[in-house]
Amino acid sequence: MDAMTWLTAERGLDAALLAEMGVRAQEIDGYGQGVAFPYRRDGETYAGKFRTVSDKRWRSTNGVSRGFYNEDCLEGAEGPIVITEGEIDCLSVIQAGYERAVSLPDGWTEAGNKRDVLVNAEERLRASPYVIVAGDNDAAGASLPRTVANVLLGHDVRRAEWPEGCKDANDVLVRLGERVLARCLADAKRVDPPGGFVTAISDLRCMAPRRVLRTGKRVFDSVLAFEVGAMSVATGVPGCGKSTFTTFIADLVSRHEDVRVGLLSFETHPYRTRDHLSRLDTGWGWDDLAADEQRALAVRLDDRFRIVHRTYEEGAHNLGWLKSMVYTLAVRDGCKLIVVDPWNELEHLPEPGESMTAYINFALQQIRVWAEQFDTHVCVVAHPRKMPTDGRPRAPVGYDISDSAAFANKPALGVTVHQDETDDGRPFVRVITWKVRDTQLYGFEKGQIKLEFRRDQMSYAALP
Ligand SMILES: Nc1ncnc2c1ncn2[C@@H]1O[C@H](COP(=O)(O)OP(=O)(O)OP(=O)(O)O)[C@@H](O)[C@H]1O
Repeated sequence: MDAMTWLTAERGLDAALLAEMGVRAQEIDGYGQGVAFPYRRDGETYAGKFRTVSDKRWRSTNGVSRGFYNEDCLEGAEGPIVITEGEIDCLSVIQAGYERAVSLPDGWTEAGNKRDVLVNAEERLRASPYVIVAGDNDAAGASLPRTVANVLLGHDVRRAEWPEGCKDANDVLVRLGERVLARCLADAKRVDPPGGFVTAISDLRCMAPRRVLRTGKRVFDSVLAFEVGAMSVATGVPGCGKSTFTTFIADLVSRHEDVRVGLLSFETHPYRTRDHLSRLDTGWGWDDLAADEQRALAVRLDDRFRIVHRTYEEGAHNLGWLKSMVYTLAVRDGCKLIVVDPWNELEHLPEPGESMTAYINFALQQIRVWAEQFDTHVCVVAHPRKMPTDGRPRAPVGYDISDSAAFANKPALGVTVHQDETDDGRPFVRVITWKVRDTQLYGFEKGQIKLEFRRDQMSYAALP
């Protein structure tokens, strides 16, 4: 079928609109007949996307990083902005009367790592009265409204819902027509209505499915699982290897789940963290690598890690600061796992008259809310009170963490790292999971594993 006929007859798009947007038929090298969607900036075409008619294959101009499709509509106009996941949906929305419609240049994925375009356009998006997210009716699309609302924190962000059986804006246009599509956009509901809202079950909002991050290694996955939107607590006596173990696990999770990790490691020199990640990646310490190997490794690690550096102002590293760091890591840099190590290094400032226990209850509850709101997991490493040693030091659990039982009550997952030895004096590491909030979802109960610490690589292997 002729490409333009396909767009008008099968996709229901108006020929005059297509002409105005410069959409045209084009022979695509080696792919046959297709359509070209020009990407314009200040009226000039600077890139293009091409789609074949027969087999739905997309190609794009090489070597140009594209902003939103139709980004010029963000300038100098009024009215709500609609964000879609594709050019054809964007054109459908324009046809339904919402002229300020844009499309993400490369769609959206569940991993949510294509947020740069949103971040770059933040100011222009905020200049609108409200933003409507008109994504796809699938698992990936379900996470887009939350991401947009987070990037535009405090702004009115709404989510369009499609009628039963329709998968995206163009589907609504084709099956039900412009008026129904316009109604869906007009009926879009606010993602974060002030104060909250009530639903029953059948009108539950479409949300991203609950995601649990795992290491991909059976032994660790039998006691560890990091739920996005939740908080975990790790503890252990001083020097037991809490930081070493959490960094090792964060590295595994990052690889297995293809997610980025944010580290607020206050007691660990960033070079030590880099050296540890080097050992885990290459088997060699950072200083053992040649300069070109170091550069290549750094590029690989950039994809998977962010490190927070504290500056030296007094009184600045309190809970409000932690929130801004969690926000930046999660929303700007897309970190799905954030490790705060250790809790005690933050500046904890209870209100006058507030006990430390009450303050910690409040603080942990806040961290849980941020994890949910910013769509990430926060792992808090906390020191226990001084442990009694009856012979060998006992492994602390949640209730042994200083100052509050909230460390035991509030996390979705609670673990202890403990150095122990066998009866004949051989050292091993015991990892004890003392809190599992959702045994069905995580797939295990409270329990423990025994590990061998491999000093050269700073890694761990299972022991029987
Ligand atoms: N199981 C182990 N056996 C021997 N050495 C270990 C083990 N685990 C970690 N180490 C080493 O012990 C040192 C302290 O480890 P790490 O900083 O991870 O402990 P920590 O519990 O986080 O310490 P702190 O309580 O001071 O925060 C590091 O040099 C690390 O390489």
